[in-house]
Amino acid sequence: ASAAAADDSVCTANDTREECSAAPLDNESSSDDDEDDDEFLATCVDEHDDCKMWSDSGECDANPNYMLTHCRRSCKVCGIIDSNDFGKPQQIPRSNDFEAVKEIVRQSTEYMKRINEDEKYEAVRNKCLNQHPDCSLWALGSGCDDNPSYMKQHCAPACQSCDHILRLDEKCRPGPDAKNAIENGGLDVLFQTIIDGAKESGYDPMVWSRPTKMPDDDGYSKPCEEDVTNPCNVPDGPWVVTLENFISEKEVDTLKGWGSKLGYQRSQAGDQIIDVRTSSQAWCTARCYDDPVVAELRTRIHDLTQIPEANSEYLQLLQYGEGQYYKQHNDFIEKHVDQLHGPRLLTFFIYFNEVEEGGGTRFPELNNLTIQPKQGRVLIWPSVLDEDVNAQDERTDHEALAVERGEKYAANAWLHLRDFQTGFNMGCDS
Ligand SMILES: O=C(O)CCC(=O)C(=O)O
Ligand SMILES: [Fe+2]
Repeated sequence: ASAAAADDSVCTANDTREECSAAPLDNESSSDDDEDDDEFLATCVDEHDDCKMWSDSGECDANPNYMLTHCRRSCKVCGIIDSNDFGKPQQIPRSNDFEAVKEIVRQSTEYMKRINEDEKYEAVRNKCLNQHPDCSLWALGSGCDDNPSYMKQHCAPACQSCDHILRLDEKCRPGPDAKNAIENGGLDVLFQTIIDGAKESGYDPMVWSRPTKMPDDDGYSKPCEEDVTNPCNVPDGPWVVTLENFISEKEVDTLKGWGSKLGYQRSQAGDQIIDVRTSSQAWCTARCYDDPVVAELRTRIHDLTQIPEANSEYLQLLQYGEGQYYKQHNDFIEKHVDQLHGPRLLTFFIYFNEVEEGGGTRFPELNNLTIQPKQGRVLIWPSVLDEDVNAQDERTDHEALAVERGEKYAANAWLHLRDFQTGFNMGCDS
């Protein structure tokens, strides 16, 4: 260990993740610890020249699987890393807890061996994982019972709680009495209800695309000659409807205020930050959700659609700066079909402002129909088919075109086939 003392690419045996940076070695460590020290020192290095730069840009937290293994010094994880096949590599810090954490990892390994041999756990194998590098450390003492809702779900090997995940998985599937907002064949009626209600409330509905089997003699169809850039007839298209003046300036200000208070974060597509989506977002949960202004908006969406309020996801507040976009995608997520809340039936998309240039929502499969942002405008389209409300309607793929000049603020309300909130509150994935 003394040869490494002059090398500032290692940390001392007693460094915590925060402290470990070129600290001097502890020369007084007892000979009992020598073996562990060697193991420790050998692991506490950067294996790549860019480790420091990545660490400075937050990659230790964003990408722990790679970083905590290959950039341990920069991530200041100065302990032994235990890699295994039940989730993220586990950090064993060089602190008084060293032996105790090691013991938890050892017990988890034995436990997971039994779990992996038992068919009963087949459905939850991809969930019964340590989802954080500190699971084993946190599980010390009564950690799993102190914070059971997180620990038993996200640190199941360390807490030996795969049974908990199994029960949760069962509760997170719809039972025989699960109530659907609509049944197969009900989508056309739903849109008719929305359009009629919107007319009555003065939201000036406009139908940009509709199934040919539905009569277009109601006066809401976009006349062909009015806007040559958009199609007047998408042959047998899905429903695409806009409303005007659905939310007021005051509501826009309140929601934008919540967005900045909560902090817009770089959006993800699926669960990854990738270049298909470069905008930022904030979820309107908790105090934002309970804000009376937001509550009134929720009620208004419910009154118009007749879909229960609980079927809605929390509002997702969006912010696009110049050059930001969201490439072609569909809002339908296949794994939702088997979940308590079922698939997203429709997207209720609310624009907060007009954009100086660019920023439209385009439907490539519908002759490039493009709706421009405007304050208070709402764009509604289904993610599923009328004949099968559990199947994706691929025609409603869409993209948010890059904002060319100005900024774009908007919000997604995704309305599901069944109750969204019960599962969300139970900790079911969504
Ligand atoms: O910003 C838009 O126009 C559409 C955004 C979108 O498709 C989404 O957030 O899923
Ligand atoms: Fe979308």
